[in-house]
Amino acid sequence: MKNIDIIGKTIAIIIAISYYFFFENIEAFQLVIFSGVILIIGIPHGAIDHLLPQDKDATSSLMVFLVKYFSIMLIYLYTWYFFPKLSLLVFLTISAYHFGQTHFVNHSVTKFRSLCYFFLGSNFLGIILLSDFQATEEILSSIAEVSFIEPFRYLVMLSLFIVSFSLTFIQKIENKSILLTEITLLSVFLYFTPLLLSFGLYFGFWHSLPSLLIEFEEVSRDYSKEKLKKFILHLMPFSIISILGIIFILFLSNTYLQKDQMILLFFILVSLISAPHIFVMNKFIESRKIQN
Ligand SMILES: CC1=C(/C=C/C(C)=C/C=C/C(C)=C/C=O)C(C)(C)CCC1
Repeated sequence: MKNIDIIGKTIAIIIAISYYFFFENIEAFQLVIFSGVILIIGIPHGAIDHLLPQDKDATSSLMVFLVKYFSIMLIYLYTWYFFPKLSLLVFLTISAYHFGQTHFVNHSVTKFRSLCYFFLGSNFLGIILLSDFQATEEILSSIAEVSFIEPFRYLVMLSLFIVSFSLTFIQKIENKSILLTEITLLSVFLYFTPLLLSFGLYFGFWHSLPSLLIEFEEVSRDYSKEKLKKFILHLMPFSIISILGIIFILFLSNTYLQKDQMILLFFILVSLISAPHIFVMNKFIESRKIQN
């Protein structure tokens, strides 16, 4: 399983290098990789939440699970409509926590756990969004004016890096130096990669693929071809529903919205499915650590 993780990260690095050598300034390349990774790995990693164990008193009924899941999505949709800036802030905050948590799925963080997850995720998300600031600004322009951040962006990136590095450094975890090296190299890698490509590669290969691997371990226990096939079949229904739903909404909006607004709408749709997923994964990842 560890091999798949390493193969995924190697593929991400090869894609980024080939971007610099062959496809720089070809926007279609970024868009193809971004959409491909999100459709093939990103969406499916959240499509098996209903099979992951929840806290002790959670009921096992799929119906109750779906009602809770959809209620969170509806409430969040409502807040996006009436309070877009607040919703964006909430999305960035919970995403940062969720992204950071994935880096510690196999480590027990004992000191300032939530802060450690939040700052590590903020470090990566911050670099992705702030290093290609113009692209971020254009996508966000219909809901928020963010140009005031521009003069501070290097200070913000550097501070987030120092805080997240220090919070990881003070933990008593195995292979800490490997993790710290990965944090440093990944930060540099994301800094030099343009927005959609860096988000797609980070989200696909440092977040979704590692999450899929622990989900597979949970659902299937050990590896066999049959189990992998069954796992992929389990991922299919909610992946297909989400992908078709997103494509349908984007298709309908295509005539009214410009490219950057379409990308923003895409992220808003992703945020709707991510909000309940982040809660489910938080319970799953933390309960998994207690058991191990
Ligand atoms: C990249 C990007 C954004 C942030 C996206 C985020 C934060 C995605 C999080 C996804 C999650 C948490 C998925 C679940 O697993 C903005 C600011 C919306 C617009 C500019 C480009």
